[in-house]
Amino acid sequence: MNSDPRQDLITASRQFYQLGWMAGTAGNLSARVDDGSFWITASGKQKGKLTGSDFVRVSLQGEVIENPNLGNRPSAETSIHQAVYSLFPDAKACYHVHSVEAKLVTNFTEGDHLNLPPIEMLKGLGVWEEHPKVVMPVFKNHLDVSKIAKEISDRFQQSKPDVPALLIKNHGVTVWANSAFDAENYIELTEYIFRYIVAARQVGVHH
Ligand SMILES: CSCCC(=O)C(=O)COP(=O)(O)O
Ligand SMILES: [Zn+2]
Repeated sequence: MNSDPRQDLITASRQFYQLGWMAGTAGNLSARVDDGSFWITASGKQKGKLTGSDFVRVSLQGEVIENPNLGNRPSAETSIHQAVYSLFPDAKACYHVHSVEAKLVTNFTEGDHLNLPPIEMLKGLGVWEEHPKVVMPVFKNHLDVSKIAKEISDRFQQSKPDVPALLIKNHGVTVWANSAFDAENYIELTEYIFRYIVAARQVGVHH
């Protein structure tokens, strides 16, 4: 595991910002270090220009344990990262972005999940089936983010998701992975799938 993953987070954030998936201050990225704590983007930072002091290191319980800039507060959505790391102890990175498509597809849901199309890209998310019937969980967007985190914990304690990703209604996508490298990959794959879903609707393709 990387003992200081901030450079990976800076590089990914710049890339996602350039792609329009972390416009302005939107989104937050985190990655764990050896003692189980994690570096997370400080709240309200412009995601195209992060530096090493735009992060806060917090414990799994959410206490700030290292802060390079006293003006920093941890991301307002830190409780979601805490929930993910508690639910999936092998997860080493958790990335959350706000693309237009990630918001749009949450309006195409059935109940509390989005049906994913049976396309090849699912293999990149670990689904190796001939005719996959896979869903991505969708959660309500509460102003009180700790309520979103609690609903994630409650649902995933009951049953684990098909893919390492979740959506928040009209908000964005969150992925988790065993490395920062894989988390970046998962964001790219989920974004591709969301673009595909939107495009398929436009041309009348139904799976
Ligand atoms: C302008 S985005 C609104 C807040 C949000 O959803 C987000 O992802 C960024 O919040 P943070 O506190 O991590 O900057
Ligand atoms: Zn967000």
